[in-house]
Amino acid sequence: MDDTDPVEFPVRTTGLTKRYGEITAVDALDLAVPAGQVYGFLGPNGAGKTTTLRMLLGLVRPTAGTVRVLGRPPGRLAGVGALIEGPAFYPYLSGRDNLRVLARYTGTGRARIETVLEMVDLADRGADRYAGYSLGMKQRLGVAAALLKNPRLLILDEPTNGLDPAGMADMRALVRRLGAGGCTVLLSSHLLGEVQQVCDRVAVVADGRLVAESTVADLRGGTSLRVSASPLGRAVGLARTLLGADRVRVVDGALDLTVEPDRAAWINGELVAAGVAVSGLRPYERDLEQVFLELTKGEPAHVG
Ligand SMILES: Nc1ncnc2c1ncn2[C@@H]1O[C@H](COP(=O)(O)OP(=O)(O)OP(=O)(O)O)[C@@H](O)[C@H]1O
Repeated sequence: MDDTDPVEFPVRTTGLTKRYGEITAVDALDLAVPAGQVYGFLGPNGAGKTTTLRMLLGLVRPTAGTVRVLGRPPGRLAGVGALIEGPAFYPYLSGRDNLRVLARYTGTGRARIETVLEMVDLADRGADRYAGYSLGMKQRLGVAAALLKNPRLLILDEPTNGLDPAGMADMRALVRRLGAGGCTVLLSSHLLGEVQQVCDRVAVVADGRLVAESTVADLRGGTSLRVSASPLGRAVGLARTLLGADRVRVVDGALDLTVEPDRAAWINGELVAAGVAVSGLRPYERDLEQVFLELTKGEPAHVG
């Protein structure tokens, strides 16, 4: 695949860097967001997510590096919708009238307003005042506004921030629907559980740097085998010979082997034949939160 092709990769950054005095908020970031996916941009608070998204939208000027959004330099926003920081609406106007005000600026027809209200599940509350909306409804109206121009790329900065569990679930469902409809969605979050539930791929950032980029399943690293064996030293040596050193770790006094679970009987047979007593052997799924903690070096992770 050609990752410079704007059709296949609507967002592409190379060496993207932003410094604020001594602080390097974003550090030589290379991103390629594939078309038609819900792409998670995951990292702890202060990792540089908002700064990156603001650079994509032309709101912050990079110190170094390049940005291409739909093949163009940032700031040319045709085809791009965004919800970054809280949406600004008139409190005493209805949701629908707020969208009408915005539609006037963008030359969007009335029919589209009804379509986006439907899309964000606010059609039956469109006549109500914005001030009376729940936080979740306000956020969804923000997404509706971002969808007015029927964008090919939607950029959402922490769309579930501050929402209660029901509001979060509604927003996740909305993002999934948008992804299923073919829109490319780039979504930032510090909530691992959220990204895990809605995203196809994920980029993990810490201290402004990209520390991982993969599918959620690959990030987890598949399953491994946990083997309780004695004497442990001999078991480790044999396992290394059989599998290679990089597939063998010792965790909590047990062997942690990176192998498919269906090799369990073979491993067991080899260990026993070599005089190692095996007292336990079970498949073990790596905890994504643990992976996130390792990648971001101990920053607290939240499973939302
Ligand atoms: N305008 C600014 N001036 C100075 N420093 C800034 C500015 N904007 C961001 N920073 C710093 O850059 C770093 C990255 O901030 P950024 O807001 O991009 O992170 P984030 O991952 O979006 O975190 P959060 O989820 O808390 O918003 C932080 O150390 C922040 O203090």
